[in-house]
Amino acid sequence: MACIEGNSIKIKVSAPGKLILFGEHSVVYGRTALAASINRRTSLELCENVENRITITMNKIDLNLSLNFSDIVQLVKENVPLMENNSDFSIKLIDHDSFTRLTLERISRVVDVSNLTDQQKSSLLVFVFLLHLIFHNNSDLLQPFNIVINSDLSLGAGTGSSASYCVCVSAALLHYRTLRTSCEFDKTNFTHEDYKIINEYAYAGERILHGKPSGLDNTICVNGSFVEMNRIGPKEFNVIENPPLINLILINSGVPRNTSQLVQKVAALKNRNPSAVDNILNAMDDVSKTASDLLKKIGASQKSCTSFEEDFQRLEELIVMNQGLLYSLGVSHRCLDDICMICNQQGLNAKLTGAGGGGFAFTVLPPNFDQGKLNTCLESLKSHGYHCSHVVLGGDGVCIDS
Ligand SMILES: Nc1ncnc2c1ncn2[C@@H]1O[C@H](COP(=O)(O)OP(=O)(O)OP(=O)(O)O)[C@@H](O)[C@H]1O
Ligand SMILES: C[C@@](O)(CCO)CC(=O)[O-]
Repeated sequence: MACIEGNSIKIKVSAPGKLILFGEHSVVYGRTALAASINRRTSLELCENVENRITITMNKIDLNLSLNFSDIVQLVKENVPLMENNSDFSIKLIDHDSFTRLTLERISRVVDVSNLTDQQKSSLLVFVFLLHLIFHNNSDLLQPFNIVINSDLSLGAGTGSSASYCVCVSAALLHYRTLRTSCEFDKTNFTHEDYKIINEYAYAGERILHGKPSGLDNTICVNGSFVEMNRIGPKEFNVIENPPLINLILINSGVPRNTSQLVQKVAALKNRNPSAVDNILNAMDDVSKTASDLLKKIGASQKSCTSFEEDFQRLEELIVMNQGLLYSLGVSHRCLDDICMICNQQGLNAKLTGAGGGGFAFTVLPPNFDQGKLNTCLESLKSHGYHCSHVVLGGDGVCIDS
């Protein structure tokens, strides 16, 4: 529930990161993917102030800005370019590329961007872009405020820090606008209708950071739980009922990489070898669909306490196949291959997650897995410089914390 201190609105929202179990990259081309939220979150606190300024603190990227409030109100009132022949204002009709360019120009009028890193500039651009869109027709509702953004997620490593960031900003600004218009101060949760709107705005933010993303990352960060996505299916995504309890270890290769460059790398490979790459993508689709059926079965059998060891073995087989297919698309990395090999030496199976090229891999622990072998595997990964951590899959999506 939002709180009011004096006459000032204060809200806090948070959104989880995500882990793609199957189908990264192929999902960009309309194939099936399976992902889950993880128990690491980004949070955003917004608190109105009386100082006539908007202050922005993004701790993960060392960004601290204090902007003149009237400059921002002026900026938000400026035109938003729409696609041809449309006069209605709606997020679906915005000419995204022109609006991104214009927003960048407008930002440089109110902030000295020459001192900012590219990363700070991109995150600020997303924030101002979303603020502009959300308050464009309601600029009189804006009041000076401070925002502070924190995150438990590693940036640029495959666990959806960018989507989690875009979801938080969209959710906080949309919720703030609602409070300024309808004073729903007793609202404690977002509705499914809110989820849909937050997702649309978050996707627009992700487009700035990622070019042409599939929308899987923001969808999972909004909805939480386990999500199966197939963009060309009748329904874009399904939240999986009876999600399985999976013991999963995240392994950080420590190799930095850039999601949009890796997506472009696959696009270039596909351009040069359309038929071969299509066959790889189709195989990935098959693997994801089979994995999705298996995960639903594992979830159900866990509940009824029947044996699921065999299903687990099949799941591991699919992990190995998916990693092989990603390797053939050129998005693995020497360190990711090394991680898979170290896990395999102890009877575990691993694959990269997210865009690849570095970042995280994961391995799942089969039921009753030998503790000694696990310890040996973790020691070996550590001695090669790979950091391991346990994550819980499938928690809450975006929510109002206070
Ligand atoms: N907490 C945050 N505060 C501000 N900006 C953030 C935050 N988290 C992410 N970002 C923005 O998102 C960018 C990271 O996006 P990128 O796609 O490279 O990584 P990722 O989302 O962690 O990986 P993947 O898309 O493979 O899951 C950062 O460079 C930054 O611009
Ligand atoms: C590589 C990719 O499939 C996942 C990035 O987390 C890109 C996307 O879905 O937009």
